[in-house]
Amino acid sequence: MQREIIRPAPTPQVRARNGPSQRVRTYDYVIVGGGTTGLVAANRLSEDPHKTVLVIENGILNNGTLSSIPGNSGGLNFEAMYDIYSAPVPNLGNQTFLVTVGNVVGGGSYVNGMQFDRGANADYDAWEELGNKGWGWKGLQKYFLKSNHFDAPSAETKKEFGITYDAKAYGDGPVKVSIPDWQFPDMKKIFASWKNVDIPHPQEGFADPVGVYWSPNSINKATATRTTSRSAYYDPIASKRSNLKLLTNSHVDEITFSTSRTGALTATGVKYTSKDNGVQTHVIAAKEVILAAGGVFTPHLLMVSGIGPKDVLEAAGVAVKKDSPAVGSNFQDHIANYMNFDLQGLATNSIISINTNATYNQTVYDLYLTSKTGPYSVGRANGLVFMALKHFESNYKAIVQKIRAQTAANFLPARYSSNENLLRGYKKQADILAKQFSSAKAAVGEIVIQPWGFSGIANNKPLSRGTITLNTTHPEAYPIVQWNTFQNPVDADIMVSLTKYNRKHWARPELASYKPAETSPGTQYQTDEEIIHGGIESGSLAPSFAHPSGGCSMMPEKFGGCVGADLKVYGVGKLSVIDASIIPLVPAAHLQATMYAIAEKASDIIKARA
Ligand SMILES: Cc1cc2nc3c(=O)[nH]c(=O)nc-3n(C[C@H](O)[C@H](O)[C@H](O)COP(=O)(O)OP(=O)(O)OC[C@H]3O[C@@H](n4cnc5c(N)ncnc54)[C@H](O)[C@@H]3O)c2cc1C
Repeated sequence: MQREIIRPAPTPQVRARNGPSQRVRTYDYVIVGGGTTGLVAANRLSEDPHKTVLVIENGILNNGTLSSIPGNSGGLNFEAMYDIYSAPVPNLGNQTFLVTVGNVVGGGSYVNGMQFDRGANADYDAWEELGNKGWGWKGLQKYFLKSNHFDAPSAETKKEFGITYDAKAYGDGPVKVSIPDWQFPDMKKIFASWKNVDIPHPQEGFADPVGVYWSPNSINKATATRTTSRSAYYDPIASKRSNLKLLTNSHVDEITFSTSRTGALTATGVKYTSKDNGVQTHVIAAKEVILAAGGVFTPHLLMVSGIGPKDVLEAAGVAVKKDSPAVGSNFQDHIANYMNFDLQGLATNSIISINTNATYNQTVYDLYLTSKTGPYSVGRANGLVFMALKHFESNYKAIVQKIRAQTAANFLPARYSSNENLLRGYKKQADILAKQFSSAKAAVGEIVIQPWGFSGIANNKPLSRGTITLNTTHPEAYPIVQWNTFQNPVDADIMVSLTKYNRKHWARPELASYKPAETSPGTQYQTDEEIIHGGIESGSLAPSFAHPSGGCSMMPEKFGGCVGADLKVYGVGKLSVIDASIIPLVPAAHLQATMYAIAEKASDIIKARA
């Protein structure tokens, strides 16, 4: 009989187990998810050639121009995203919404809108205040600097558009960001309409993020293409490090555990299924399993693996390995109102021309291909407004009082009433938010400045909290994402204030020549109730700004936390989380710059314990 030959192990740690036909591979680190944070950790942990790293990513290596060409970033790249929809949102007319998550190597960084900004120092200091030592602005700043690098626009563009910046606010890292040399002509007037508005005008938003400022996109100036976690952290090292392996088109089905005689739970590895051949494989993590599956799928993976709220797991028939009410709780996102104004007299070089004039569209596309300039070389916005509550709501004290007078549990998912840790943690968050709402040090509302009448605004500091739970009949299927938008009425109050403020802004004399006419939600909606109702009717209101976070929050257990400041899942050995689920209180910022910094810091923490 011919004996099966076992091929030489690719690394010293790959070894045969359970007989020659069922080899179980062992890596030092198994990273679940090759998205934004996963690829940062993959790079940093494989810097040591003696450590082996496996990344398992559900999506593929996609090389399409829909992502790489900046001008395409205005729409959604569906082929690189999950097709997951939320549960009906009660206060948004029971509508369901697309849950926007990247399903591709690079994750969110590959499909996002390329805004590159950060929260105020106070936003990160709040994380420290919530019990996470070292996660305040002071502890994070060096990781922002480690991850990014800024390229300025040309002197000519700077002068023509009145662009200000301070390159020193950025670092010398692999994530190349820039304000492109080419700008839509209307950006000049629309940005300038903020000149006389009584809010801060920092020279550089990455240094002082409250106010109105020019802001870069994740575009590599040298190539005029999108920067992703893949282009920044993976492609440059992929062929050079034999100790790093990326598996694509492979879904991690569950985390595997060992249980000691005393009942202590330790992650041993994961089981994943290749979508190429449907075969399930078990890999072992000698040092750690690191979850980087993002703000929606990390809580899901924990739950299908037996770690989550007991009632949720039992309802879905999943054996409970650890009752952890924190998993899928404290779920947050920014709430959006995608307002729109019809404008007259836009420049010939406008987004409207691209959308409506095929000949023009082809001409500027060819221009990009031949000389990397023109409308396709830029994203959709290089101007941001992040305002403190007092900047857009003169009666802000009444809102603060309303928060302070609330019985928190009345405006939260039912699980908070039966879990004093969750409630304690939430009250601490609400207290921090009330303080932020009283000061000018942290933003509450956002307006994205775009060179046309599409005017997205966001309530960046929601008090409502959502949940991620399991599909009870098919727990392995997509999780049930419930944002619970506006469960806390303060969130709707803030959205109404911001909507009115934005309307007033578009009525400013500086913009009069455009004759702005609101089409979404529409001027027929005037009272507070009508504004919310109109947002639902017109479809302008959305529960998400594509920033799902918090479902496995970093906080002490007594605050309903899921991981500690060391990023280890409570009560489980060798299991860490490094993605957007750990954010305990969502900052007023688009999240990618923060995620890069978190992942850099996480990598140092994980390296240090090795
Ligand atoms: C449409 C969109 C627009 C956005 N716009 C902006 C913007 O303009 N600016 C900004 O700063 N931020 C933006 N964001 C947010 C930002 O991109 C995300 O916050 C960030 O990418 C989150 O990083 P992450 O590592 O937590 O998760 P992700 O980057 O989502 O990575 C998670 C990865 O895990 C994989 N995965 C999940 N489950 C499994 C599994 N079971 N097995 C294997 N792999 C799995 C996923 O496929 C994914 O690649 C946007 C996001 C989206 C989706």
